Amino acid sequence: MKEKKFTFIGAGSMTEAILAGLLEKNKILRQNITILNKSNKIRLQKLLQTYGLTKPQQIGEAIRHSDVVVIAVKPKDVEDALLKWREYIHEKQLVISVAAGISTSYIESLLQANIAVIRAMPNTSCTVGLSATAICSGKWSTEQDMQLAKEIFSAIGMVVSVKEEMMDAVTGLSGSGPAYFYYMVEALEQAGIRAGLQPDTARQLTLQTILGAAHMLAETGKKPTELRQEVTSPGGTTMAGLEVLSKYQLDQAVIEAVLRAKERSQELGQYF
Ligand SMILES: NC(=O)C1=CN([C@@H]2O[C@H](COP(=O)(O)OP(=O)(O)OC[C@H]3O[C@@H](n4cnc5c(N)ncnc54)[C@H](OP(=O)(O)O)[C@@H]3O)[C@@H](O)[C@H]2O)C=CC1
Ligand SMILES: O=C(O)[C@@H]1CCC=N1
Repeated sequence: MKEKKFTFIGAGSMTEAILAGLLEKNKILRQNITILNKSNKIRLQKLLQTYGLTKPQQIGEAIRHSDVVVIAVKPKDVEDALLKWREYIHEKQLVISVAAGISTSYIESLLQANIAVIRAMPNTSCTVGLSATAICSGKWSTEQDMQLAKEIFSAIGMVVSVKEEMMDAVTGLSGSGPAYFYYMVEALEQAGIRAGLQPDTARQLTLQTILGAAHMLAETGKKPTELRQEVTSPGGTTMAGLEVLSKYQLDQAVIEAVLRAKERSQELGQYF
């Protein structure tokens, strides 16, 4: 994989997350990376500068010589981007799309040739090598292509293969998932401050609490319910806090949020 040439179409958050993760893990060579966007020169320059990359003289030729083309533009921009660059994309390449809601068949139809397409749904934790990524195969992608996609995403987190009809559910859960936890952390920090702590102290305690809870889940083999019960002394503080969360139906809110995000992923893809 290390010798493979990559083009990223799109220079936004997701390209940066994947790129930062792959470079940090030394899985990709700077001279083998091309990044392009639509119009934001300042953003592109910043990205190139931050990661020590150069802009090719001929973008089309750089795409043509890539082994992997990653599509990381907003779902509504996939068509424009592919219509502009498809003449440089060919059957010896693998196209990986991370666009929410956009089917492999739609991308295949835009490419107008039997090109291997894999749809992936990572999350921004790629940046630190901890993404939860799901991938699914398109019509023309082979087992070898899936292996390459697995290799790429397992370098920056864990990977599962799913059927394409599951990709919207994955998007609602783990694609959007980091934001749910950040939202919770924002609320916990505010709560700590309201309770009288210094902002820095509230942030440190919150961060270590979420980190510790994640490690407990990953390393003890215990179920979340059991771990929750271990914290909750009868008549104690946790019980008092959880009663408030239950009164506000936090569990229902979370379920509704994931289902709505899944539905939104379906909506984003419905015209394509
Ligand atoms: N952010 C996330 O957590 C995740 C995002 N995704 C998916 O990744 C994709 C990208 O998201 P994200 O990185 O957040 O989006 P951003 O808005 O951060 O970036 C989008 C990029 O696409 C570029 N772009 C737009 N139109 C074109 C075009 N016609 N040709 C080339 N480049 C173009 C933009 O360039 P310019 O600025 O010049 O317009 C910009 O660099 C989305 O489809 C999203 O669903 C998937 C998983 C997680
Ligand atoms: O919010 C979005 O649409 C993208 C897809 C998953 C995470 N971010």
